[in-house]
Amino acid sequence: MSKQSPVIAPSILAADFARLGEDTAAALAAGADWVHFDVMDNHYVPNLTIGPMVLQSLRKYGISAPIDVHLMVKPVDRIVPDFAKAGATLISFHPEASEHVDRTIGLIKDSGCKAGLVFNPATSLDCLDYVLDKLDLVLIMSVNPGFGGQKFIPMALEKLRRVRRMIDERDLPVRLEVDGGVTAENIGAIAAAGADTFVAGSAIFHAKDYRAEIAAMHAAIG
Ligand SMILES: O=C(CO)[C@H](O)[C@H](O)COP(=O)(O)O
Repeated sequence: MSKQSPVIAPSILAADFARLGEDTAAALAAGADWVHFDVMDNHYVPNLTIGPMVLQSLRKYGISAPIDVHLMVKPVDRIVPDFAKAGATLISFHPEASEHVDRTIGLIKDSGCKAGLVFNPATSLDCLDYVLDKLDLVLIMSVNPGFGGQKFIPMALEKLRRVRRMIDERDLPVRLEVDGGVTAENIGAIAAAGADTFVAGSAIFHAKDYRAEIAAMHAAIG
């Protein structure tokens, strides 16, 4: 399956948490497609963020767009049902944070969500060979996870190309997402490397004009 239509997913890690509903709605009204929801546990990564209660509050506030949950937590399995109940659309996790990757994918799908697998800059893609056909999304981290506002690591481009080839060779309807340091300036090269789903936190939420920033990203993707 060739590349799917581009999706821009603002990471609410960079939003104003004191007015999260309003800020999230503003990004969606400005042309964003999904909401990227970063969950950090101060164990798998050295930072602490938000959980299922906050996701549920966004749904109650009226956010109906897909919510793309990125679990940077260990262990993974026991928190999956809580995010599904709270209204997650897609749940992604890191293979090294799960005892049994295939079982966790099954758990996410049985809970009614789509499943994604996330690879850090220095994590091998080996396990992808065995589970790619069960996934809805592969997320390539272009920064080390834990903090927003970091610089894009260029070696992520080669990883994106490799995963794009795997998806295309198997003709699978799997999205290829990238996360970390994505801007209107580098998104064209990232799209050319094969990504179709783009997480951007600081570039969108720190921009004066969300709509202009998202439009510039779409223009650069082409
Ligand atoms: O998962 C993340 C960090 O672990 C963030 O989603 C990512 O860094 C996006 O933020 P920015 O666009 O500011 O780099």
